[in-house]
Amino acid sequence: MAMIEVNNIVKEYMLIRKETGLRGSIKSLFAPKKECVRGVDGISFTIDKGEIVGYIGPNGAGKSTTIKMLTGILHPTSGSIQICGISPQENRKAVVQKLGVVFGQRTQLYWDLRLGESFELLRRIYQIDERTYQENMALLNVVLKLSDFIDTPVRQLSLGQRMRGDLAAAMLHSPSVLFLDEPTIGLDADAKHAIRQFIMEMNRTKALTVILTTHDLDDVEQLCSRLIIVNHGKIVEDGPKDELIHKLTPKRQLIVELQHHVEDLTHPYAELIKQDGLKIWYQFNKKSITAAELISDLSRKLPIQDLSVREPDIEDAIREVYKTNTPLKIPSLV
Ligand SMILES: Nc1ncnc2c1ncn2[C@@H]1O[C@H](COP(=O)(O)OP(=O)(O)OP(=O)(O)O)[C@@H](O)[C@H]1O
Repeated sequence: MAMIEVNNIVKEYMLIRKETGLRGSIKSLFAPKKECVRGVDGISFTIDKGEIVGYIGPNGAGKSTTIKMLTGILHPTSGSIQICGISPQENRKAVVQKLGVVFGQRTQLYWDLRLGESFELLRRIYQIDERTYQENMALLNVVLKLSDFIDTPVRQLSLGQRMRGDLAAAMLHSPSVLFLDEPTIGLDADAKHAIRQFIMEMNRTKALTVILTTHDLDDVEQLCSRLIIVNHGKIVEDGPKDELIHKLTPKRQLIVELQHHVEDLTHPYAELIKQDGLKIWYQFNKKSITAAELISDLSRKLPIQDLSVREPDIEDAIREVYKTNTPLKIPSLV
């Protein structure tokens, strides 16, 4: 069942380009030169119930603009969006009931209230009935261990505690879809682990649909089964994470440590990419030769002391995407 349907959305921002110098400033004042920038440039996707999708891309790719349109904060210049069959542009109030949103850099809690009082206030804002509220609080308390700091004023919470509070706040009204924008930014390893465990638990027990934007590739690795990669306002890849890694980075590395120096280190199917003393890095395409064949060939000609094979990871795949996707648009002057 499709929870989110996005059809060819575009968001154009109008910028005023200031000219340099006093003359330029005066000219800009009377005849401003406007520039149209496409933050999002024709994006379409469908996300089913229970999916955890990583929406990733470099700075300025259009991630926040997309999320703001999905949550109804921004209106697309063109295109359409449906969340649980409702358009955030036509009926924001109804959509907000279906959504939980967490921004790692901002909080929706109230600085001057205790954490528990913040939740009470949100209960009233979202008009959550007493039974649902109590049930959700009980579950969230167990998973996020809120009772340790439920009576602490929000401004005195550590970042990790505040993030746990924010996640609980986003889940109080039982949303079907959760948007997470950099949910683990600035957190230590334990706090990151707790947040990721929580997301997985909510996804498993409530079939929660999650869209995650993050620059933390460990978040992506541990949480997401599907990736949508954007660059310059367009989708450049969309598919299962493992398939994408496989497709984008068919190359593996073989790292070999020799017992002593040897002149000829070449192999017809392996590229020597780095050497540090007796340690050598080969790169090879798994379609051309298997690791077993390469190891067997090299051990016949080289005095190998130790070796390891390094599989490409998500970071390699994403680096590959960013490398091959040069800017696509030239801003138009209006
Ligand atoms: N309010 C705005 N006015 C003008 N241009 C904007 C505005 N917000 C975003 N943009 C432009 O739209 C493009 C997409 O920005 P967006 O913030 O969506 O990227 P992002 O992928 O979220 O980046 P980051 O990872 O840095 O948060 C950028 O070129 C940005 O400069």
